[in-house]
Parts: sequence; C-alpha cells; structure tokens
Amino acid sequence: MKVGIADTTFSRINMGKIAINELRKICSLPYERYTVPGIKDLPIAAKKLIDERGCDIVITCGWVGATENDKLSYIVLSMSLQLVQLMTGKHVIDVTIHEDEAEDEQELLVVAENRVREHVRNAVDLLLNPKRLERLAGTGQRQGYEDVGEIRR
Ligand SMILES: Cc1nc2c(=O)[nH]c(=O)nc-2n(C[C@H](O)[C@H](O)[C@H](O)CO)c1C
Repeated sequence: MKVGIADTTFSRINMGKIAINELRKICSLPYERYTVPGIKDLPIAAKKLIDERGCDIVITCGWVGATENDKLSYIVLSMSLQLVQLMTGKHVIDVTIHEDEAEDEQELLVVAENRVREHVRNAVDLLLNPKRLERLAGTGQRQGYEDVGEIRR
C-alpha cells in the first residue's frame, strides 16, 4: 500500500513536509509526493499519483486565498476531487486551509499543522484501521480546531 501526498507552491506553509513527517511518525507506509503550483492543479496531481505512481489513497494539501476568485478556485478544486475519487475508486482526502479562517498568521499556522496531521491519521486509518473511524462516528471530530463533541440526549 502507498500514500500519495500532493501540495502546492501557492501555500504559505509547507503542508507536504508536515504530512510526510506525520506519516513517518504513525506508520511505515511508503509515500509519493507531488508538488504543483496551486489548488486547481491538485486534481490531476491526485489522479497521476493514483494512476501512474500506484497510490492507494491521496492527501491533497491546498491553501485558499481570501479573495472571491480564490474561493471560486476552491469550488473548482472541491468538485474535481470528487470526480477523481469517483473515477478512480480511491479516497482523496482534501486538506484545505482558508487564509481567512483564523484571526492571525500564527493561529493559521497551528490550524494548518493540526489539520494536516489529523487528516494524515484519517487517511492511514481509512487504509489500515477503518474500525477506529467507526468508533469515532458521531463524536464531532474536527481537524485543525478542537473537536466539538457529540450532542447528548
Ligand atoms: C485565483 C487563484 N487562487 C488560488 C488559491 O487560492 N490557491 C491556490 O493554490 N491556487 C490558486 N490559483 C492558482 C491555480 O490553483 C492554479 O495553480 C493555476 O491556475 C495554474 O493552473 C488561482 C488562480
């Protein structure tokens, strides 16, 4: 089994490097990294990681700017990653940081690092330990910010 990691030069944090660091911490799965200019290049990067480099799951690391155009680009990315998954039958975990989602750059850094690391864990669990995800169903898991917990009766 092999994990694909796709990231961008547009991002202001080296999300691909963080993803590789976390992957090496939690498992011994081999990986392939593919860096592209920006989020709209991530769908083809994911498909090539699956089709040409034999990856069984892909984590895409994207950074969305704060302008309207940036947000429209994210919708294109998001729809396209759904298509890649349906075309290939493989999971593509979309790790996205929205530049305007945090109060300041330092908070953005923390959220980005947490989100990457937590989704790497999700991707590994999807491949190797799906029962862990089942145990967490309905518990309000979040990636980046704190988990919000389940609604109690
Ligand atoms: C408007 C825009 N916004 C973003 C963004 O918020 N994040 C990002 O990673 N890339 C953006 N890009 C660039 C495209 O994703 C892509 O890299 C170029 O159109 C080249 O294919 C564009 C064109």
